[in-house]
Amino acid sequence: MATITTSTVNDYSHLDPELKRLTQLWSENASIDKALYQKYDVKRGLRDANGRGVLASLTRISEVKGYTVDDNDTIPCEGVLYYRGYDVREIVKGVLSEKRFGFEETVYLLLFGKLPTRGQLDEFREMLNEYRHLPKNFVRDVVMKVPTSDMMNTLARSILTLYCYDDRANDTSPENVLRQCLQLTVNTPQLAIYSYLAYRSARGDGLYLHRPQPELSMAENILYLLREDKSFTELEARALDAALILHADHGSNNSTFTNHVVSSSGTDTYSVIAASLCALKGPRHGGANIKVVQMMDDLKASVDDPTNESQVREYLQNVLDKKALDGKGLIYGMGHAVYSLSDPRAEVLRTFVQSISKEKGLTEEMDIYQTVEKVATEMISQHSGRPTAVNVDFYSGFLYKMLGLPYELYTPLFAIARMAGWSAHRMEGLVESSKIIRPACKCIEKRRPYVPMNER
Ligand SMILES: CC(=O)SCCNC(=O)CCNC(=O)[C@H](O)C(C)(C)COP(=O)(O)OP(=O)(O)OC[C@H]1O[C@@H](n2cnc3c(N)ncnc32)[C@H](O)[C@@H]1OP(=O)(O)O
Ligand SMILES: O=C([O-])CC(=O)C(=O)O
Repeated sequence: MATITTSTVNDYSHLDPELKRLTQLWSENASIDKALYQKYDVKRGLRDANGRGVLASLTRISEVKGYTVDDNDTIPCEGVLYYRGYDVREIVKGVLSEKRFGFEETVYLLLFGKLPTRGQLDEFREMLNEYRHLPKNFVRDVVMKVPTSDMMNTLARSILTLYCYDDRANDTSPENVLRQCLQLTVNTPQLAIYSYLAYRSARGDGLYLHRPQPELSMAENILYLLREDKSFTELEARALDAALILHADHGSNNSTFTNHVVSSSGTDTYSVIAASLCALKGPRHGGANIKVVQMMDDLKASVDDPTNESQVREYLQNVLDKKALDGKGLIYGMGHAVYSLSDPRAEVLRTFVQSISKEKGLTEEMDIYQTVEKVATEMISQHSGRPTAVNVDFYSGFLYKMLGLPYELYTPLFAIARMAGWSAHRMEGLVESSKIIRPACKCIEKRRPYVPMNER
């Protein structure tokens, strides 16, 4: 099987000096005086001066609450997330107490705005099962080709290619878009997991591909497809189901806003979803879940005692000073554009990892996470002058690690869940994005007369 190795990638190193020179030229003409942002009242990152998001749309799908506003002052509060008006913690609690799997119900709720009755849910699951099919030879011809360690890119490629197999790919009528969204939602687990198994096999591990089972929930099918012996425990499947519910939607987050921007141009569903995937993989968004686990491994490798608070503080200071980890100055899994005192999803995930870590004998690892949480919260809050808390990505990777899931699939798991939200927003955008999204930008370059070549 083809893998990317340096010998198959063209060598352009002879162009490096020229590339360096052009990069230097670019940097001489790239800077913008920071003071101008204030002068022109630019909403950087589409935020106002308080850091609050600019109001750019209305939605009925989900609400993210991280502060209240009093006389234009931002007052931090405990975070709450509502799907169609229902507190997500209540949804997780409800399905757990009724010993059901809740992700499919969440997809239904986000898309159609109502909690399904048992009959409606059964019919919906049957419909999803019918749609759970990839085109003939798609796995062989697309998914398994050129396997790489980045499943998000492979997933985006697969989804873009599915366009070619759809006779009504460009039809943006609600009924057709709904069909496309349901097909993509139910097939994303296979696309992601088969890509991972192809990558593993290219590294020398044996290849196996199981078929999803109609009687299993989305969470159970993910574990079934991934494990060579197809086995999983009830606790593992329920924890994964809860994680899928918690990741299903989140207001006007970066990848969902991308969804709206791309949708508003009138393009097809495959292009919209691929664009959202590309946004989600970024380390400041969904890609942070891999980064957290890498940060924890780096911490353990860098200090003598990772449970010792002062050693953890020293390491995290090095991260903030860009001297450790990836040199970006970010402590991953910390902070949020909306939440202040807490991210409700991280609260639920913390409870899960606490009990699973006890069961798996990993309480010391849990202690390290909690020490990092405590110290990083203090450090970032002090720096920003605002309360900061762990976000959804802080504990999700630890949960997946305890479930034995490979880190290459952490962000794809986020994407599998977020397909629900992207689908609901894609549908909502069909009516709401009748106006093409096109913010303004002020050009600060001076106007100049064109100079003929022989006069430069
Ligand atoms: C699913 C999700 O997308 S959840 C987010 C996942 N991403 C991460 O975990 C990556 C780490 N976190 C971050 O990069 C940020 O906190 C974000 C992108 C999530 C939010 O960014 P913002 O809304 O700009 O945060 P905010 O305005 O509160 O930041 C204020 C200051 O604190 C800093 N800060 C915020 N979070 C962090 C962090 N995790 N590490 C270091 N510094 C941070 C900011 O850089 C900023 O500093 P500055 O004023 O010197 O520029
Ligand atoms: O809302 C955000 O900015 C990011 C986030 O937590 C998510 O997409 O789940």
